[in-house]
Amino acid sequence: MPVLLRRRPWSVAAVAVCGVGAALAALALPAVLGVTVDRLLAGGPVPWRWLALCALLTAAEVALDAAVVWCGGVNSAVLTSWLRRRAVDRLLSAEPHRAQAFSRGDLTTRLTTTTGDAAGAPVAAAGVASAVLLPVGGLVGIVLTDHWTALALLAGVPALVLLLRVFTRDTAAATRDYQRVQASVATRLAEAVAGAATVRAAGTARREHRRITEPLTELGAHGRRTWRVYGRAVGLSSVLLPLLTALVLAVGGLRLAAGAVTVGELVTIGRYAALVVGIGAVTGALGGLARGRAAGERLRPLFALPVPTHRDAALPPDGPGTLVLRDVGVVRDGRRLLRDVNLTVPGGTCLAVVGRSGSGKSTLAAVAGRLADPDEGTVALDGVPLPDVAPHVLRREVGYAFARPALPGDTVGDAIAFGVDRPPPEAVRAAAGDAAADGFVRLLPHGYRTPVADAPMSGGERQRLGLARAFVRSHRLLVLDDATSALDTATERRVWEALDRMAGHRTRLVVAHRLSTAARADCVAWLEDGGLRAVGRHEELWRDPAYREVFQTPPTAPPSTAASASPPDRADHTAAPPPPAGEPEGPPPAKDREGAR
Ligand SMILES: Nc1ncnc2c1ncn2[C@@H]1O[C@H](COP(=O)(O)OP(=O)(O)OP(=O)(O)O)[C@@H](O)[C@H]1O
Repeated sequence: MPVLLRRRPWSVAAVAVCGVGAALAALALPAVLGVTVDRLLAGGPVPWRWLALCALLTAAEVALDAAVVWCGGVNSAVLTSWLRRRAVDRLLSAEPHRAQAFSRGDLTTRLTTTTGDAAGAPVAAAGVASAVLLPVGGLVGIVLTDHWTALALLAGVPALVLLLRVFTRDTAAATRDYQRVQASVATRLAEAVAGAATVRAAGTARREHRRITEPLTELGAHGRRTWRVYGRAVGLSSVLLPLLTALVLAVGGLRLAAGAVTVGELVTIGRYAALVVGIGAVTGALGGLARGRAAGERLRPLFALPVPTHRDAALPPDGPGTLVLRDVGVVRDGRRLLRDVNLTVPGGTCLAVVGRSGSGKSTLAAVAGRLADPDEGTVALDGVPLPDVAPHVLRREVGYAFARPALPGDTVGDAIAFGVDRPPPEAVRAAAGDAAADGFVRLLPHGYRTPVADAPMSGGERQRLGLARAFVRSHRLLVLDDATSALDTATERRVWEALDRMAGHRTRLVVAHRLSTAARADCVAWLEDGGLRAVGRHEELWRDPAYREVFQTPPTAPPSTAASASPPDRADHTAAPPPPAGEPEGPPPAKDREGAR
């Protein structure tokens, strides 16, 4: 909350000042009203000045209350929007794997209702001052008017304070639990929508429906608990408050009969008593504050996401795109995903990263272009450590394509152009051509101007758009993380032809499970359990049955020939330069069922 208060101090101060002003007007009114009544009862000329003062105070209270509502509403809306923008910035600036720790549904709840509740906290806090001023001022007013009636009122104050304390504590707990369960419903719903095809294929729609709605019982319990807290407060106050008012008026009436107070003073006492016992404003403000604090707690993990720091170095202008990983290690949740990776990819060459599922290929691809930082070791591009490179330079010089690309932007053309700068339309079309996407995009109703939402696409077509986006800029390093997995063999070959045309001037790091990819690359990095088992040309590695098993091809040689497999070592593995023209040595292409050259 201090951050929010610092964000719009004047606006929050205006709410507090207007609130206090309205409370002061409300506190002055009973005294002025009392004098006016006494003057009217005394006969004589009509006390116009006092009547005018009553009208003025009433108008001031109404106007200032309206200002509180308007100013408070604007303040909360602006702070909500600021909080949401900041939370989204934080999420998108953090390493993707950290942001992915939050489920979509949970994030949706945190970024919508939770931010709204948190943003309301400063206004609620500003409102507490004026809400408390009314009963305290009312009590002081009664003390100043008549001590005995004040003593009668004071007898009930401890009960009022206890009521407020219990209300604040219970509201905070109930709100926190309600928000937590609400997020879990949203999470389950988002999962089911994302996996609708799986749910349908598995015939588990009914079970899924039960799973999504299961927390509703608990949600309902917390909702009822919140209403019980409010109900108890209202119930107790509706008994306590009239009793207290009646007590004060009874004592005041006795004091009037004894001639100790005037009729006007009794009116004043009655109005002040109403202010003292009218704790609705206090409970409302405290409730808002409690909700805001609970929401602030839920937002804390989002704002605690670490954001990688950058320096502002450039890359050498004519650098070939040499990628060097030194002693790279990655540990997540206490698990070692990469260890002692030493690898040099010469500029302009193509490195295939292969290995069994879960061996760490995507993790290696992520650290290669600084989507994630390694926990140990360094990664450098053309001699410059990646954390030193300015973010816009890094994103211009390193391109990525993924297995399941997101397609942001209004149109298909926008989705391809998406990036740090806007490439010209002819570059977009050329990149789409290289990614074998131009053909199907042209067949869309409005070609490249077709809205993405109006262009139903297969997994392979989406992948081709993702590849086009990676091809559209002249990155010196291109990382394809399983980005051709959904392409048919012929289409994949066309994409590879484009990748081959980049040889010598763009470095390519290609994560793949296909034999054809390994066979086409200049060099292969074979990962096993997060470590480099071997680095070499596919033809050399092929002699190792364990390597062949990575592609689930049965061994074709007796186990004794496996001696050529490199043991895990700490040596620097340098990817071999591109092979000379002609047929590579090694396994016969016939073994490659997927069309290796
Ligand atoms: N954020 C994370 N926290 C903990 N473990 C993780 C995290 N991300 C990935 N892993 C684990 O790290 C291992 C390597 O993951 P990675 O995605 O790099 O493998 P991969 O070789 O690309 O697998 P695949 O071929 O199936 O895509 C996996 O076992 C995965 O479960």
